[in-house]
This record gives sequence, structure tokens and C-alpha cells, in this order.
Amino acid sequence: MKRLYEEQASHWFLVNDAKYEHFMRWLNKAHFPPTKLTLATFKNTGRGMMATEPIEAGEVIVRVPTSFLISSDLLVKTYGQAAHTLSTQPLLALHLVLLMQDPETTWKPYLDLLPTHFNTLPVTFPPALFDQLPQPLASEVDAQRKKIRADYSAVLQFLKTIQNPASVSFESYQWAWLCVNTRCIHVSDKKGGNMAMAPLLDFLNHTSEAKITSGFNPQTQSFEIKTLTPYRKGEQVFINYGPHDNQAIFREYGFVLPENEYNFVSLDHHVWALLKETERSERAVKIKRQILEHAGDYTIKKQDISFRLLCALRLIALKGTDQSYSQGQWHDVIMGLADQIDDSNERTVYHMLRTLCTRAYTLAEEKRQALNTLEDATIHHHPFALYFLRQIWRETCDILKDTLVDVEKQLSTLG
Ligand SMILES: C[S@@+](CC[C@H](N)C(=O)[O-])C[C@H]1O[C@@H](n2cnc3c(N)ncnc32)[C@H](O)[C@@H]1O
Repeated sequence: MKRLYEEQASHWFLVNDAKYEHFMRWLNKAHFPPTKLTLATFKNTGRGMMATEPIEAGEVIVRVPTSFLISSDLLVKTYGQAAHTLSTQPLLALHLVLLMQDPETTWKPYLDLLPTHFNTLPVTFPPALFDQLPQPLASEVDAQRKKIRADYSAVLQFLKTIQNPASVSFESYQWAWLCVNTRCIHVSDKKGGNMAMAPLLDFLNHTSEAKITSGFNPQTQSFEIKTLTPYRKGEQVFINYGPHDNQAIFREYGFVLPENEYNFVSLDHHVWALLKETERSERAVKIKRQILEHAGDYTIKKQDISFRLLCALRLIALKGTDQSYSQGQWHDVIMGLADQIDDSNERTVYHMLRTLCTRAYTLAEEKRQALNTLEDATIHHHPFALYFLRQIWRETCDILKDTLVDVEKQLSTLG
């Protein structure tokens, strides 16, 4: 992956428009610590930061002084006690909306460089695109939509408690909420956390290869990011937003990585359907579901079938009247005291896994085909939205195909 990003060094251009120049003058005037970074647009990752000089491993790449941090702690002080009714993210989002409405704000040079839209984020998708999301991702995006709505209601309630409240539209609030969600940093590890917007630092893009340390340095009274890997002049400098799979990155940040070792496919939905189909005894379905429901998270990755999934299938493969569960064999497997219940159970497990993966694969292929027939208007929501969605389904198909090969190998050894 590193090589892929290096290659693109020949595919960037520097951002040096009036807004960026104004922003840099604003930083310099207030003595923002100098960096070896400049804003550039890269072919594969869009706008990000490029090294203007070689950067050594262990160097601080950016240092944002407290005076430049828009932090939730600070906002609680600004807005008074009533602001305690809002959690950190809605408070930051509201503040951002109010700053955008203020023609006199000193933050204008920063605000001018914030994204104008979030059309690659699934939360903004029109129904035709939303309907093509994998089911677990669709549920999470739905929850995110509800969270934004609930936060917006809380903000409207809060505004009623202050004098001359501003009018805040849902559209402007959602934009600000997404700005905070895609760009904020966590300044401390206090419970509830102190979140902050941090100019310049928030131009750094993500790669899972980036090794960094970050945190508030009381000596310099700044939030600092140190890189543990060196960069050459002209290379894009990255940070690491965390060990996220592509569906999580897509949901939270609106892009996907070309390769991602954290990708997985969830088979929860298919496992429940299989349990209903295979178990004749209603009582056994109820008992097994009770046992399994708390587990969930039945996933496969490339060359890795989760232990939880195998355990769940071992239990489902036991017939309702089978005494093996009560005899403790399934329990022994869960506790790591035995590898499997017996050969026959294990064979059934892999046959079931073949069924699950085949079903999930067929569905994924159907979704891929459906994406090809989407109306132009949907595609124009943002061309990358469709491009990323295609990649999500392609990765899903690849993981399922790989697992099916592993399942066949396992079945041939089980005889
Ligand atoms: C903290 S901001 C980084 C700066 C941002 N690119 C900008 O122009 O303001 C996070 C956003 O950057 C974009 N981004 C970050 N890493 C990326 C990557 N590796 N590839 C593509 N887009 C990326 C996504 O849109 C994400 O929501």
C-alpha cells in the first residue's frame, strides 16, 4: 500500500488559491508553529498534506496550540451551564453552525476551507443508493441518521434556553455534525471526552500503514502528532484514524482504502435464517437463539473464519433432541477444552458454512449487478459514492469466494 501512495507523488498538485493563502497568513499571524506540510490535491486521496522537506521518524509533524483548538470543554464554558444538556458532538456542531452564520468571525479563514458537501458519506445517500448498501451497514447508517436527528432536536431545545436564539436549519446542522464527525480529534481520555476541531491537523488523510503517536503536550500546551515513520519531500503525509474496515471507514469518513486488512463480512443475518430452517423443534430454536443472540458478530475475513461463527454453527448443527449440548460438549468447545464436538458435527458445520457463503455471495453478486443499472440521477449524487459502493461489494465477493475455497478444502479433509 505504501508504494501505491508513493507512486501518486507524480499525481498531485499544490493548493495555492486565495483561500489557502489567507488561511496560512491567519495561522502565521497568530504564531501557529511552523510545519513541513503544505496542502495539495492527490489523485487517489483528494486533498491532503504533502511533505515540503524530508521528515524523520520521531518528528512532530504538527503542533496545534490550545488557542487554535475549538474544544467542547471550552464551549461548555462559553455557552454556560445549559450547554451541559448537550453532549460534546452536538455542541461542537452547533458552534460550527453559529460561526458560519457570524460575518465577523475570526475563524473565517478556517471555515472557508471546510468541505462544502459530504455526498460520498452513505448517511447522505438518496434511497436508490442507500438500498444498495450491505444490510449491516444500512442498519448502522440508519442509526447514524437517527442520531443526527436526535442531536438536532437536543440543539433546538438548548437554543430555546438562550436569549435571541439563532435559527438553525437541519441541513446546516447535518453539515456541521458531519464536519465534526469526520475531522475532530479526541484531546483527552476523560470520560465523555473532550473533542476538538484542530485547524491544519484536520487536513491529514488516513492510511492504515501510518504509525503515529498523538496527544496533548502540557509543556507546549499543544495537541501534537508525531510520526514514527519517515517521509520524503513530496510524499503525502498520513495519520491513522484507527483499525477500521472499509465499511466503517465508508460510514464514518465517506471513502474506502484500496486494500484493507480489517475487512470482514458479517453473516449474522444468514445464521439466524439457517437456524430457523434447520431446527424443527421450536423449543430448541428458542433455546439456541437465546444462547446465540448475546454472541452475534458472526464474521469471516480473508483466510479467517471467526471462532464465534464456528461455535454458533456447531450448536446449530446439534439436533434439538441431541443430548450433546446438555452433556457439555458444546460448552467444552466454547471454553476451548475441545476443538470440536465430533466429526459428524464438524462436517455439518462446514456444509452449513458453504450454504451461508453461497447465499451471501449470490446476494452480493445481485447487488453488484443492480449497481450497474442505477439511474443517472443517482450516480450523479457523487460519482465516488457509487465507485466506493462497488468496491465494498467486490471486497465482499472476494472474501466469500476465498472462504468457499477454504470450506471445500476443509470438507475434503473431513471426508
Ligand atoms: C480529517 S479530513 C482529512 C482532510 C480532507 N481530505 C480535506 O480535504 O479536508 C477526513 C476526510 O478526508 C478524506 N480522506 C481521508 N483519508 C482519505 C484517503 N486515504 N482516501 C480518500 N479520502 C480520504 C475523507 O473525505 C475524510 O472524511
